[in-house]
Amino acid sequence: MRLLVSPSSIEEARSALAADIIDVKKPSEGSLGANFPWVIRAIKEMAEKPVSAAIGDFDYKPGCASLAAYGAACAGADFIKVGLMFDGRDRAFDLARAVVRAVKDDFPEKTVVIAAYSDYERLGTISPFAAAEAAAEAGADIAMIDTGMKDGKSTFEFMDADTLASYTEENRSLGLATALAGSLKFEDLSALKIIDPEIIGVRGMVCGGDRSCVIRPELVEKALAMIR
Ligand SMILES: O=C[C@H](O)COP(=O)(O)O
Repeated sequence: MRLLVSPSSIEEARSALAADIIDVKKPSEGSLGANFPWVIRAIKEMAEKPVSAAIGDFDYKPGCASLAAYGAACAGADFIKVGLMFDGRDRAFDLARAVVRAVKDDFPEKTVVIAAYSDYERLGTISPFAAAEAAAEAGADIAMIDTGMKDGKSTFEFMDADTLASYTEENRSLGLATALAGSLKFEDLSALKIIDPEIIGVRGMVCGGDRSCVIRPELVEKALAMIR
C-alpha cells in the first residue's frame, strides 16, 4: 500500500517529500482542484518521486478534461487524476476515454486515475463502482474514491470496510489498481491495511486533522510507519 500525500503548494510539498507519491492539488478549487502547471513542474523537479496532479472535479466536459489532462502530463505529472462530478455511466466512459487518449497518445507510460466520490448519493454523482467499470473500459489505470464535499466526513461514513474491500477486489478483476481517500484518519489505517488498496491518499490526516492547516513532515513519517 503506497501513501499519496496532497500538498497545495511548492513550500508544502517540501514537507511531503517522504510520501510515496506527491499529489499536487489546489484544495481551494475543490476536492480534486487543479493547481497551476508551473507548480506541478516545480514540484516534479524537486521531488525524486512520482508526482500526481489533480485536474479538477469535472462536469461532463470531455474536451475540457482532456485538455487539462494533457496540460498536467506535459507539466510533468506521472499520475493524472480526474474527478467525475456528474452521473451516467456512458458519460463517465466518454470523459475517461478522452482523458486516457489525451495522456496516453503522447505519454503511454503515464498513469490515468479516474476518481468518483464516496458521498456520491448526497452529491447526485456516479457511484464509484459504475465509474470504475467505465474507467476500465476506457483504458484507465487506477480507480479512486475520495469525498467530493470536504466537510470532515470520512469515506468510511459513506462506504463501510466491506464495501471498500469489494470495490478494491472488483477493480482488480477489471485490471485496475485502487486508490482510497477522503478525510482518512490514523485510526482508519488498520482497516485500510486489511482492505489493501494499492494507494491511500491523505491530506487532512497529515495536517493534523484539519485540511486548512499545512502538512507536517512528522505526520507523513507517522503514516508511513503505520502502513509499512
Ligand atoms: O487525494 C487525497 C486527498 O487530498 C485527500 O484529502 P483529505 O485527506 O483531506 O480528504
